[in-house]
Amino acid sequence: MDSITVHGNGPLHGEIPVSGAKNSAIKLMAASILTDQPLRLTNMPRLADTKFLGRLLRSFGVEVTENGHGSEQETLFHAAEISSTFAPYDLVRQMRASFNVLGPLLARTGHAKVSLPGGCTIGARPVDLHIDALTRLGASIHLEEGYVSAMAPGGLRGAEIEFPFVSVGATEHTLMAAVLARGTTVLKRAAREPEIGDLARCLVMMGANIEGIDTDTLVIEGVTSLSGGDWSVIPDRIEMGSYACAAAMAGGEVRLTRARPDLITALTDKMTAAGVEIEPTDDGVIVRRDPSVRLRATNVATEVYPGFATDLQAQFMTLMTTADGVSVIHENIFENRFMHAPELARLGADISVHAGEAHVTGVDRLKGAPVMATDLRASVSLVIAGLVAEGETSIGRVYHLDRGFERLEEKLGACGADIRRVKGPPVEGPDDDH
Ligand SMILES: CC(=O)N[C@H]1[C@@H](OP(=O)(O)OP(=O)(O)OC[C@H]2O[C@@H](n3ccc(=O)[nH]c3=O)[C@H](O)[C@@H]2O)O[C@H](CO)[C@@H](O)[C@@H]1O
Ligand SMILES: C=C(OP(=O)(O)O)C(=O)O
Repeated sequence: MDSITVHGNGPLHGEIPVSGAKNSAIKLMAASILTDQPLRLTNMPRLADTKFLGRLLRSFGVEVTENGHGSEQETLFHAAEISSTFAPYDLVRQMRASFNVLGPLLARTGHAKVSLPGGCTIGARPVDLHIDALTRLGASIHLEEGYVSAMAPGGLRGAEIEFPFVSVGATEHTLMAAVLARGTTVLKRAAREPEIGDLARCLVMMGANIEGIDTDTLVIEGVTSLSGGDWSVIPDRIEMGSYACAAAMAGGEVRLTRARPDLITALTDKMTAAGVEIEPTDDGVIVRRDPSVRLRATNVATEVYPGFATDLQAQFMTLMTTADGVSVIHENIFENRFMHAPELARLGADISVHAGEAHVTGVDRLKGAPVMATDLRASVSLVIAGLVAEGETSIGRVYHLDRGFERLEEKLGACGADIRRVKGPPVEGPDDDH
């Protein structure tokens, strides 16, 4: 199991290219099941999550071919025939999004058996909304021994579905099933995250009929088949926001390229309020901060898009650990997403957590220590803290980090960070303690 070692060594200077979005890529990959034609995804991140989902797709008979390096990375998915519709526990437990193959398998073949999902243990994370929505589309669903068995021998049929609250996963999942359903589906209180817009636009490119993209009401007119095509994955707003926080924490000047800052104004507005300079450029932003001036404590509350993303909460909390004053951070999406707080405390941060609210009292400095990555975004928040902590910070269980950040050491190292990976025995991916 690898670990990452960081020595706090002052400001960052340089350029970081932002990769394609994990949370878009993994849903687009699942969409490749919907067609017997090849779907080529460009700007594909190479991550543990895309690797594991690729393995799952291969087990259904999908051909998966990776090509190119760096900004040229692409993957071709060809589901000419689906030879299996069974997604075993061992492949699904590794990452939550693999559950989202259920809808596409069902829409394409009329049946599927998929294990209940795993994913980061940041809350209970049930899938009742997914199951209710697929049932409304005409699927007959049974839960047995940790598996969801779904049948729709005569095909799915359109329905009007109003989600009781906003769910990114349930919106994407139902959308993928509805594009091949008979008739019209209306999804109300749909999530509007940019990765859902990316998925919907790709489906339209493949021949789907979807209106209301980027709004909270999606109207889908089912079609009998979809074609393939080429699609470029949108830039990863969470990766961009994480490096913006890294630059703001260490100080200096970092240019983030191939990015979409318009997708994370909720973060950049808060960073500006805290005293970070954010300058838009043609293809991203420059993040600038004078390290001799302390940031101002700033409050945030996580919300559905376009609010402050839960996936950036840990990184912003790290930024506040050395700010001047007390910041209050509300986590409104997940009930257990402050696991980074005790780890940051090991570096000297002063954080108290009460239910969904954390109070961060800024300290003068952090000091390096061994810490443990507890989930994907928590792990990058510890790397960010390590950039300024005196001495050595060693972060264990970085397989969490590898799920969502490609070449992190290389990208931060190119800006002057003293960061290196210490190789350990290989792990197959996020494990049972995930
Ligand atoms: C709204 C939101 O910000 N969603 C985040 C969520 O997406 P993800 O798709 O994982 O989660 P959802 O958006 O579905 O979950 C939102 C909330 O609804 C609950 N829920 C969800 C589905 C369901 O069937 N029943 C149910 O009760 C969840 O437990 C959670 O409290 O985690 C991802 C990974 O961190 C983030 O990228 C998404 O931004
Ligand atoms: C927690 C995440 O992923 P997952 O939903 O797969 O656990 C994430 O992307 O931050």
